[in-house]
Amino acid sequence: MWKRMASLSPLVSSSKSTLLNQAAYGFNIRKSLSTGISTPVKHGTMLKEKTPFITFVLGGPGSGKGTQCIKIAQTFGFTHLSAGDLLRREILSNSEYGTMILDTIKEGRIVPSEVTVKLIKKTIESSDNYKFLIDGFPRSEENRIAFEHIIGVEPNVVLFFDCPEEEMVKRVLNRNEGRVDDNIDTIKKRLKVFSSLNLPVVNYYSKRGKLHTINAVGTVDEIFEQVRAVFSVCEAMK
Ligand SMILES: Nc1ncnc2c1ncn2[C@@H]1O[C@H](COP(=O)(O)OP(=O)(O)OP(=O)(O)O)[C@@H](O)[C@H]1O
Ligand SMILES: Nc1ccn([C@@H]2O[C@H](COP(=O)(O)O)[C@@H](O)[C@H]2O)c(=O)n1
Ligand SMILES: [Mg+2]
Repeated sequence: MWKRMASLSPLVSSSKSTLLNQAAYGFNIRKSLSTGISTPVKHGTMLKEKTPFITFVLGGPGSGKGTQCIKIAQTFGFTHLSAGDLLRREILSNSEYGTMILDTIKEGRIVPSEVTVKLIKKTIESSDNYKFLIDGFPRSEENRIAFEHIIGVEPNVVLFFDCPEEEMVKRVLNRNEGRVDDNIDTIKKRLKVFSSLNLPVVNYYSKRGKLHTINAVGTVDEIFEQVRAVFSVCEAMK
């Protein structure tokens, strides 16, 4: 929490980042960020001592990735990194990439992998945890390959929240967090990107036997029971 509030402080002093931030979030900045990194981040050496346990969390817009990640992190002690939240935070931080990221998110397109992977790497390196849930990543084959090259590891588990388009659209339009991409035009674009760029990644991990498909229709608790079953059998995490 300390780190999260600290990262918001440039908002107060920079009119550029304030404008970008307002454009990205509307009036609900802190609420949107609440699905960000759920474990306090400290400088640590855990990664050097213990092999990281990486879970990629995939699914279309509004399929419930963030909602379930919060529960997984609480129940199984993961650090939750949402790629989308890292990018939105980058917009707030007066980064040289802020405008580009905002425009890309508004259009529902994918930010260049190097930018996203560097943000993920920085967060992993600054954590003393070794179990990471990487939510909304990889969104494309380019994302996946960049992660393998830059981070140098493959995921242990890949979750895929499988949800009908109609349900995803309904959830996103009801989300009410002031996100700049929660409107029908951007959702349509995001759904196209999901089919053309995200699904090949889902298929890739399916072929490699790493994919766990979760039926994302039902109550949050019903869906979490399916997720729990996946992690309960992961002896390596204990
Ligand atoms: N099982 C569920 N039933 C009904 N609503 C849900 C369910 N799970 C999540 N939601 C709601 O749907 C909306 C989208 O959920 P969430 O933000 O977790 O999706 P997401 O996959 O992270 O989406 P995005 O990719 O756009 O970030 C939220 O308002 C959330 O409260
Ligand atoms: N790997 C990623 C993840 C996200 N984006 C961009 O952020 C938008 C919002 O992502 P959510 O996971 O919070 O829905 C997404 O539509 C992309 O524009 C990305 O580029 N790469
Ligand atoms: Mg999300």
